[in-house]
Amino acid sequence: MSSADDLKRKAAEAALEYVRGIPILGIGTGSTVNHFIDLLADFRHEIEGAVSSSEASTERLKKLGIPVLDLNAVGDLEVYVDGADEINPHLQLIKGGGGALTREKIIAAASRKFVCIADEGKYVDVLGRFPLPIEVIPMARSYVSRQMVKLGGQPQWREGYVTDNGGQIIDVHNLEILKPIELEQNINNIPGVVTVGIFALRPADVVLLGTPEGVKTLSR
Ligand SMILES: O=C(CO)[C@H](O)[C@H](O)COP(=O)(O)O
Repeated sequence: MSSADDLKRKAAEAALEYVRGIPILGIGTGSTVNHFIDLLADFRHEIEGAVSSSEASTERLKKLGIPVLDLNAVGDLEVYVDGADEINPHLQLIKGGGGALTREKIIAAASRKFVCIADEGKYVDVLGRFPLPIEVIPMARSYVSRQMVKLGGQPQWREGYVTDNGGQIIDVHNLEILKPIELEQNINNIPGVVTVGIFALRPADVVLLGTPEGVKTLSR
């Protein structure tokens, strides 16, 4: 039987064909992306650099000798490779389990193709089983939490965790996200919210799902 980590690695391997020959890559965050970064090491001579979504990925890229570039200096990207916490049949996602959702959303928006890599356990019919992460400005944490209760969720402060942007994270449990685009817009409009971890306005373009039978490709 394959472990979730084996399936993550399979998905990461399958993503390599989407990035070969592309000099500047967008790189996400998480254990699946860590496999992808490690696999990139063999092709580092082909890569001019990467725009990274977190300090953790930046460190890993640099260790392998892949230069990390500032998004401001490179313009739009050809391709962004990142993981997800949940994926629905429209390739809309929940992200932010690793806390890097804000930079991830920026890079996804600035990329022509978003290739999402994940193990099959992330695939769901309806988003919301995974607690929805929201990055907030620290002084707004309680206010935003109260708004989440009004929306039917149960917010939980990720206590002690500080994002790379100096923000805090609220994880909202028990939301059944039937209208992801609407909910993404509504939550993003609450004062104090930096980013909500729903990626529906800009979903993935391709999902590579690691399964014991091989990698399944889903595309829009
Ligand atoms: O959104 C993320 C980080 O903010 C990750 O992509 C997500 O949490 C999936 O992580 P993993 O690959 O470790 O399962």
